[in-house]
Amino acid sequence: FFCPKPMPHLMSATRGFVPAHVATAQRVREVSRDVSHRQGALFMAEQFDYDVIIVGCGVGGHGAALHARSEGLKTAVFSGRDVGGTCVNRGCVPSKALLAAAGRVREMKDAHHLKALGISVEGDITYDRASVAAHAANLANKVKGNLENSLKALGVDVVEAKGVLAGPHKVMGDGKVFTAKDIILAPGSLPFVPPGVTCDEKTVFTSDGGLRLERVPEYVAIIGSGYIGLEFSDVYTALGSEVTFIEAMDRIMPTFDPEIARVAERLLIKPRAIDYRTGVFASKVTPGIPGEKPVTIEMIDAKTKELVEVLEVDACMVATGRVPNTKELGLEELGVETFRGFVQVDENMRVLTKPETEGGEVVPNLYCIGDANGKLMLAHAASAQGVSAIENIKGRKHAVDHNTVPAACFTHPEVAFVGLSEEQAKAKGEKEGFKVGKSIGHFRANSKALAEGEPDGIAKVVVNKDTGDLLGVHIIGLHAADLIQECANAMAAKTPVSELAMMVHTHPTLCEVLDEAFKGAVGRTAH
Ligand SMILES: Cc1cc2nc3c(=O)[nH]c(=O)nc-3n(C[C@H](O)[C@H](O)[C@H](O)COP(=O)(O)OP(=O)(O)OC[C@H]3O[C@@H](n4cnc5c(N)ncnc54)[C@H](O)[C@@H]3O)c2cc1C
Ligand SMILES: NC(=O)c1ccc[n+]([C@@H]2O[C@H](COP(=O)([O-])OP(=O)(O)OC[C@H]3O[C@@H](n4cnc5c(N)ncnc54)[C@H](O)[C@@H]3O)[C@@H](O)[C@H]2O)c1
Repeated sequence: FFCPKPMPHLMSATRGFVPAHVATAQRVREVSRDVSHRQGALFMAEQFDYDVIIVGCGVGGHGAALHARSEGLKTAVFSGRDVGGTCVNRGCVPSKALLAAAGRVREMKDAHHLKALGISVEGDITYDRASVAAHAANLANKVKGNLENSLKALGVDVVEAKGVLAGPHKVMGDGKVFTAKDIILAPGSLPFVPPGVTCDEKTVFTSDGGLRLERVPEYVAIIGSGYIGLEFSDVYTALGSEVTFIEAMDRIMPTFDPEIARVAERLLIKPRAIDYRTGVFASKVTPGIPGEKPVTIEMIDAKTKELVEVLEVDACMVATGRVPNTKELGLEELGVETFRGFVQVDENMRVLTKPETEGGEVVPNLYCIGDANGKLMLAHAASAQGVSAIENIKGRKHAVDHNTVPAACFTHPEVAFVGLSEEQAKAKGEKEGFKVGKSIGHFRANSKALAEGEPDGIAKVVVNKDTGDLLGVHIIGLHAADLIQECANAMAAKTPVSELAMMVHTHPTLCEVLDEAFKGAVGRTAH
């Protein structure tokens, strides 16, 4: 995330400190805007302590704060003493640090792969668990520090307290009431622990406990085969654990495109010390005592609810999704009802009194971004929504197109996608009367992948055959998370596949896997 160097500041009579380059850009934009609207906004802003108050300083709140300052808005953030939130402290950042270390261990232990490249490693490959854990913790602290510095450098006031809504335009914290013309809620989410599961965060833990890597259990059960479960299975098996997945749905990786999930099973599950149960709930999980008493997991059939198996393991990770952290926000003060805890918003991130389908109405000057609104629980979506909320506050109507936001799972190899799965596209095609086509590019036919000795994987492009529009792209293979960006940009820019097939891709790169898929989608063959 962006961490600017301290910059010279300009003083603005009504809005506090504004960085020089930002002030210039702002003047240009303001001249082109409706003057009467601007004068109205200035008049309003002067009545409040701030133009905007943001409650929660995860990546969503931080993204909103940075954009607010670049727009010259006087901004305060309530951080609850947790700058960086889930992503930086308990999510994306430490998990990717563990994945990076574990990935190296896996690679260096793979004598067969190394030999193919002409490399041999003498002796055992070892790692120091505490040092791997420290790498993750140190990285999280460093990124958190970067975020804190960026807020300071841009002149955002950080209130360390938790913020609670105290009425329209009012947030209470530290026993004081702060006022702002607009308020953005960004309180994020917490791990979901299903009923019957007891977490001691030592032998039975969520990702919060797992990321501390206090031990590497010999045998670990992971409940849920979504993003968190998969990424942790990658870490644990690389570090020597055996894993059993317990998945409620009737197939492993149910949230991924089925064809990609099948390839993933071949690449990420079968060759590793992993087995799984599907169609079962973990109905009762009882913590153990390391080295003395195992963790017990009772599983019931997802349909009949009959007990089917009791598993004894050294540790159990609960990776069954996340719930919004919205209980103590004071939403009732503004007459806001949540849906399963999620704050309902319209496409402009404006808070609704209840779901739109039940006649929810916009609450003036109140926005909610990130995991707490449940639109898309990803870090970059949270921060994009923060930017979007500020655009709307500035009077420039904006909506994030969530259909073109990419997602990635950082296993080895990675899985990434954007847009609709093939199944979803077909269902849409049937409903709306268009034909769906697909085309696949292969890593095994790619020079760069072969040079790396990593020829496994595919990129699948799903298109509307009638219009040539890209409906979705799904990739499993080396650096899939980077490769997906080209496709997300193409979808956002509405570039038809006929044009993508004519674009020139660097040789030799992994991008040529996409080139092959784009060309295939219009009936051509790649070189
Ligand atoms: C293990 C794991 C790995 C992940 N990996 C990825 C990944 O690789 N890529 C990706 O895109 N996403 C990933 N995610 C998801 C990502 O972390 C979230 O989507 C993202 O953090 C959401 O950002 P947010 O700002 O909405 O909420 P959060 O990051 O949860 O931040 C909300 C903040 O608000 C604070 N807060 C709550 N209430 C108040 C209050 N009343 N006053 C003040 N502060 C308050 C919270 O303490 C927190 O600091 C991962 C999540 C987990 C758990
Ligand atoms: N790389 C990334 O972008 C990344 C990484 C980690 C987390 N995240 C975000 O964090 C969120 C949470 O991740 P997650 O993996 O916990 O959730 P998820 O929704 O991705 O997967 C949860 C899985 O658990 C299963 N499940 C739920 N209850 C169950 C039960 N009682 N017994 C057995 N199985 C059960 C579900 O069927 C599902 O497959 C995700 O929404 C994701 O957006 C993203």
